[in-house]
Amino acid sequence: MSRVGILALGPAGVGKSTFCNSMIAYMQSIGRRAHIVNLDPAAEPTEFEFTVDIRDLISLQDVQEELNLGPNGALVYCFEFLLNNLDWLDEEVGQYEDEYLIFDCPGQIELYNHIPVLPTIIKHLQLQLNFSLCATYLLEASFVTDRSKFFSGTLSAMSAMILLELPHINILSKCDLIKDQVSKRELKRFLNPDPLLLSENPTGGNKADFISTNPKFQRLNKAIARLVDDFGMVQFLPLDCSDRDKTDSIKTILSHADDVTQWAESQEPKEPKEFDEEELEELGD
Ligand SMILES: Nc1nc2c(ncn2[C@@H]2O[C@H](COP(=O)(O)OP(=O)(O)OP(=O)(O)O)[C@@H](O)[C@H]2O)c(=O)[nH]1
Repeated sequence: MSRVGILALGPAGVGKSTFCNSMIAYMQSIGRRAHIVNLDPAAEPTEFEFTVDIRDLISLQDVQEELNLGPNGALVYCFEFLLNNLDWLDEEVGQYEDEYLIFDCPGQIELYNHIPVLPTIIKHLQLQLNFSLCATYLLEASFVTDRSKFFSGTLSAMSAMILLELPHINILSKCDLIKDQVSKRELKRFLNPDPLLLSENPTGGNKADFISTNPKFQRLNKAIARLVDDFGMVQFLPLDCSDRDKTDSIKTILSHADDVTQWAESQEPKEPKEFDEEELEELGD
């Protein structure tokens, strides 16, 4: 193994830092050397210390105070500053050979969807520092068991996938919050769904569901469902970080990350793995 990095991406509060901590705890328990690289200039302290921390270069609070900028403007400034000082990143992460680095990224998804900040950093890590990278994109399970939210979340994941051009693992976080049997059954369908479920008529007739909207939207939704299906990316892995002893979901995600980073290294395309049926069954119980 050379340098391997996993990026934790997704909207604010979805559980990225908790996921990074659970990954580190698990990796350490199996004897892998792994570290967290914090790329969020507004990060709060977490359980595991950051080995590399963008706040040693620049912090959101300093920028806001000194330049009198709002939080979003300050965040963009911080990343532009990082891009102008990539030698700092080289020095900080360059020394980690044969180790896993987990990059905890900010929750402002415009940084990877609209502004080419993360794509530039990723190219730098790959080309200058010889990193084999994969992206994990987290969406909260309780939000996406609703069809329209699932659609919207899948498209945001897809947008990150297209822009970052990395092997990509989609994750439904906080699965422990899905408690009742009906929601668990729904979740099962959304982990490895037939995209056409997005255009079927849901039982229960939720008024907020897109199916009850204008027929033009239904046609649009069906077209997008087909597009999503063609990309073959409508597959999510479940994640539960509520209890450190429950390592099954972390193990599965790490095994996928291992697969795809090796794929990235060898440049040989691999068929996407089918989701483990046993795990689906367990979730439904
Ligand atoms: N029940 C439950 N709560 C979780 C889980 N993962 C994270 N949380 C909680 O969700 C909240 C947000 O988690 P974070 O890890 O800070 O989320 P984040 O995506 O890093 O947040 P930002 O950095 O602000 O974008 C915290 O209160 C966590 O304790 C989980 O698997 N289950």
